[in-house]
Amino acid sequence: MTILIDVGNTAIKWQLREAEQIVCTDKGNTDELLSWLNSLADPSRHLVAVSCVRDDEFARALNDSLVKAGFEGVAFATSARQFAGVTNAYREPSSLGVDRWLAILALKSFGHESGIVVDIGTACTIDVLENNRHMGGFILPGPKLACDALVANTDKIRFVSEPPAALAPGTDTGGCVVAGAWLTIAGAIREISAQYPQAPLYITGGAGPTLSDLGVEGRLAKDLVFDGLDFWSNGA
Ligand SMILES: Nc1ncnc2c1ncn2[C@@H]1O[C@H](COP(=O)(O)OP(=O)(O)OP(=O)(O)O)[C@@H](O)[C@H]1O
Ligand SMILES: CC(C)(CO)[C@@H](O)C(=O)NCCC(=O)O
Ligand SMILES: [K+]
Repeated sequence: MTILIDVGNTAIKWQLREAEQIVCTDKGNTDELLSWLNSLADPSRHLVAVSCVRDDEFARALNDSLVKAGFEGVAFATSARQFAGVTNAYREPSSLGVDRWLAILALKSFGHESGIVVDIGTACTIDVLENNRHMGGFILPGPKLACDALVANTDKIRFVSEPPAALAPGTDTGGCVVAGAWLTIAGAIREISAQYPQAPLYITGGAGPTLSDLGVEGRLAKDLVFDGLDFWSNGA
């Protein structure tokens, strides 16, 4: 069986797959991941593939914990110049966030040679694949981060409870900030998809369902990073 681990900036997600079937999936912090890993019998028979966007120190510590827990085949995915016929737009391919690279590879694994990936979590990334070429992408603050940045850098942008996600004009401070954050993202997606009208657009990440509820059109994918990681770990 394959253990897939997606270390994001806020949460860690993990999944156990057997022959493409998801056996279990969960999210939490490092301790919760480690206690789940330690609950698995016979660790050496599992392959482990990791997508990690945190720093090298975190990755090293996670690798050490995995080895200590008895896992043998541990592989950390990296962004490469090319994989499975898909080329990376970055001049320095390894500096493209590995979660972005894996989400693009997920499209390839679904049989697409072109497409747009929106991954909305702590940050919101939008990446374009055209004829097996990653054309590059966009990094925006995620909705919560955008709101937090406004509060942190002003005196009077303050609200007690965060209003629900919306795209309509706000009528109080909180409503304006929240609508501004979501409209920035929804508008960017609309603008980019208008430039690539033929490309299927996928939405993934923790805030993906909210974006979809707001009427942003796209195929909602539960976790493209896992699909890409599974594809990557099978060597394409
Ligand atoms: N239902 C939701 N509606 C709005 N925002 C959400 C929702 N669920 C999660 N989020 C936001 O998404 C972020 C979490 O996203 P995700 O679950 O993809 O994890 P993450 O680790 O932050 O992702 P990343 O891989 O981008 O670091 C948090 O900032 C949270 O505020
Ligand atoms: C942009 C994030 C934070 C999104 O999770 C991640 O992909 C990352 O840390 N990327 C490195 C910078 C880059 O992609 O150019
Ligand atoms: K992610």
